[in-house]
Amino acid sequence: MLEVNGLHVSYGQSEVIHGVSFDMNQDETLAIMGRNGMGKTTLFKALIGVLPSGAGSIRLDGKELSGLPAHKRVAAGLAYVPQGRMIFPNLTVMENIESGLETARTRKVPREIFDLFPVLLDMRNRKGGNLSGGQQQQLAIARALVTEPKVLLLDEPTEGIQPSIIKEIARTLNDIREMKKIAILVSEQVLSFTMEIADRLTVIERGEFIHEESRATADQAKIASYLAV
Ligand SMILES: Nc1ncnc2c1ncn2[C@@H]1O[C@H](COP(=O)(O)OP(=O)(O)OP(=O)(O)O)[C@@H](O)[C@H]1O
Repeated sequence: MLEVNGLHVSYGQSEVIHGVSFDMNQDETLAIMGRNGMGKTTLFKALIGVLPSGAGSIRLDGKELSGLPAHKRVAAGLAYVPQGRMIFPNLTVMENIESGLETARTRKVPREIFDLFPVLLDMRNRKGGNLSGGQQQQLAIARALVTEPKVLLLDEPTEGIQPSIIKEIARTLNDIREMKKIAILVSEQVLSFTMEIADRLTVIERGEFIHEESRATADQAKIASYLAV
């Protein structure tokens, strides 16, 4: 359902993503693993449309998305949880979630959001900035989910999150997939996390995919060697 073909992304004259291709099925989780600076964030920004891409195509259920502005890609079914979460610290939890509704088909926060994240219901009147890192990550995921996406993109969701909470985020993503049957594309450096959620793991190095394995048969030592500095 998501098909990316020969995608190139540049900053000015400097090309950072050199013709990346991959496919995802509905209800599948794909992890893109790579060290700092290998191009994960650049790829995600180009997929959601906050950075323009050059040659190549991004198709969702056959519809070409490259060239469309970000809000049209969201309307088509992509949702994005950026690196660093980027929640609004001075808005309440509820206001943060509602900010995702601008491009949503409905005007009301779906009840199931609070089934997935009960802590956000308890904290709905608190300022986003007063939440812990893990709670802010839940909030950023909740905000993305209100648009009822077909594909959820998460850029390094475990960054700056303590290990016990990382396990919770893995559980949440597995619950989301179970409940919503959506595709989840995640960029990461933490292999133990992606081994809990991903069906396939692919390694990005200097803007190219260089290695792919399914979780069932993954050679973890090999993947870890690509992630070692
Ligand atoms: N605004 C920019 N202008 C020019 N080059 C950039 C810009 N942002 C990133 N780059 C370069 O693009 C390359 C890929 O960076 P990117 O942020 O996509 O990597 P990453 O894998 O997401 O790493 P990190 O985990 O550190 O964010 C790096 O060489 C980086 O220096």
